[in-house]
Amino acid sequence: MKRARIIYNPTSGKEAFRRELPDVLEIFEKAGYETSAHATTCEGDAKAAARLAVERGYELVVACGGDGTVNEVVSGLAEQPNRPKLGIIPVGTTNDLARALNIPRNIKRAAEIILEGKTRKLDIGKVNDQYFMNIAGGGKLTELTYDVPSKTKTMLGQMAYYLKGIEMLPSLRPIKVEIEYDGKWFEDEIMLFLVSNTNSVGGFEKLAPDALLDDGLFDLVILRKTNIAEFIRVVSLAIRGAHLDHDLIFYTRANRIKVKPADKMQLNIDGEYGGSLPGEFVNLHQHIEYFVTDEFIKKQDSLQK
Ligand SMILES: Nc1ncnc2c1ncn2[C@@H]1O[C@H](COP(=O)(O)OP(=O)(O)OP(=O)(O)O)[C@@H](O)[C@H]1O
Repeated sequence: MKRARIIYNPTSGKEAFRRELPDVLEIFEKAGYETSAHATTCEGDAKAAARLAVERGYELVVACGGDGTVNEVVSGLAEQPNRPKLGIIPVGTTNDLARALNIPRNIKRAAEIILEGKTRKLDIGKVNDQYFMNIAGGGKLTELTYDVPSKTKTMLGQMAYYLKGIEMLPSLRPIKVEIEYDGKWFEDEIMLFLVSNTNSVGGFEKLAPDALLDDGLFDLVILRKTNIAEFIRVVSLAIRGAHLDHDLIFYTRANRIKVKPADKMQLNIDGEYGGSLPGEFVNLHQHIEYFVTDEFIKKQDSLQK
């Protein structure tokens, strides 16, 4: 008999998952999976639970939570040689990966998508022994994502970032960096850099508009030193995805990116604080097999053409 392990964060989002757990268990049982669930108790628990699920030979692991929980589950699977397929039921405040995979927030629908069985092997990123699915970066403004409280994010969505961003503008300062990407060099004073795997980042869906999730490459977007007025102009272009040709933007694709700042620069990983740079970002090609929607498959196929 096939076995499924549901790893859920009972505190994610509006704490809705716990109520729906019996229905989700029933959906998986009916589909022929002997199904059990683990409620995470603290930070790091989802990672340990995922690792244990691999050791115990589950065929299917389902992560239920926001990006924080999915990140932990992916991190738990990533080091294992025989990785089970991963389903996602998005019940968090930010669900950037689910959004990138076109998985809806409806819990039962998300469970059905897993049972429809369409999967894709997708890239993940690794930097300084930490994994990310969506994006990593450095520079003052990337701190935005963890400075905006979850509640504000839920209520105001993208607007929350703008408001916080405006508040942070006066503290923006350029930092000199050396970046080595696939054997090539970049050296300049920059405001921020982003290493992107998906195109869905904290509500900005067009930062790296053509990012493919299975090509083994990151999209590297760098904003060079600038003043506040010009900065605001580039950000407003970025909202429309029209920033990549701008003179202040350096944009390329790479599999391996080493970043060495001349001054203190924080590392941001999937919207969370991830320690300090320097760091080496490595794209692990098609490392995790996710259940995805038809919509996602169509989107990826059309980008590939
Ligand atoms: N029982 C628990 N109590 C408190 N925190 C927990 C518990 N279980 C897991 N966590 C932590 O909660 C963090 C946030 O979880 P998750 O991303 O799923 O929720 P969220 O509502 O989407 O929050 P956000 O999007 O703001 O990060 C996880 O990174 C995990 O470390």
